[in-house]
Amino acid sequence: MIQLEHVMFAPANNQNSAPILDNISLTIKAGETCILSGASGSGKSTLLAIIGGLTRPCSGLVLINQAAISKMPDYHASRLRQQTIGFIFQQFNLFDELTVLENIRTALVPVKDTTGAEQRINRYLELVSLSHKKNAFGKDLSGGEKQRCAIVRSLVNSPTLLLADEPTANLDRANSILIIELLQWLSKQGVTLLIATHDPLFASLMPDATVLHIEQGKLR
Ligand SMILES: Nc1ncnc2c1ncn2[C@@H]1O[C@H](COP(=O)(O)OP(=O)(O)OP(=O)(O)O)[C@@H](O)[C@H]1O
Repeated sequence: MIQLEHVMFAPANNQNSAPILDNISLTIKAGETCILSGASGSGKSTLLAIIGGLTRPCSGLVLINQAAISKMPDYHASRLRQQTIGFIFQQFNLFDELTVLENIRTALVPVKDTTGAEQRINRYLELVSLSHKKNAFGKDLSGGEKQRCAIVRSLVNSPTLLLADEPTANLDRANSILIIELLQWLSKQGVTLLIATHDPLFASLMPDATVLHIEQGKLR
């Protein structure tokens, strides 16, 4: 499902500093769950952005289902993303002036066939205990509520690959467990999961996950 070959990334304005991602090669099989661990600043978010085609590597290749997302024109990369990939961003990327439902529905805007989307939204809102906040504005949500809203938005298009950046960073233990259980359920449905996290709960509750460790831009 995911294949990286010799991926390098350094910021465009400072090619002489140490690379942010240094010669990363990896394979993640369809249906596999991977936990990406590493200290703050080690390159986890950058790696997720490169796998999702949001950032282009300086060199190397990224394949999603054998399609070279790292080499595609933006239009094709965003089509592949819509059809295949769900993102949970560390900063949520919600709109303050939209309600929870409206924020979630933004993921449907570029999609032609939205059959079943409303049922999925309601189901996921219930699973993350957020149904009661459907009509609350983004700006009025707590950090944890924003996180859960962003998680539902990432799932409405039924992605087969979910890239999650610190999905429990703003949650208390009970809500973290709820999210991990949701991810476990997605995994059982065959969704491939790549989860960047510092949260030790993942390793203890997902003992079958593959753990990848990144240190200063290198996989160890
Ligand atoms: N476009 C960029 N230009 C310059 N530096 C960047 C760029 N993107 C990332 N960095 C730097 O690369 C390093 C890795 O950042 P990244 O956000 O990938 O780390 P992380 O492991 O996700 O950290 P955290 O756990 O704190 O979110 C950091 O030092 C960051 O400042």
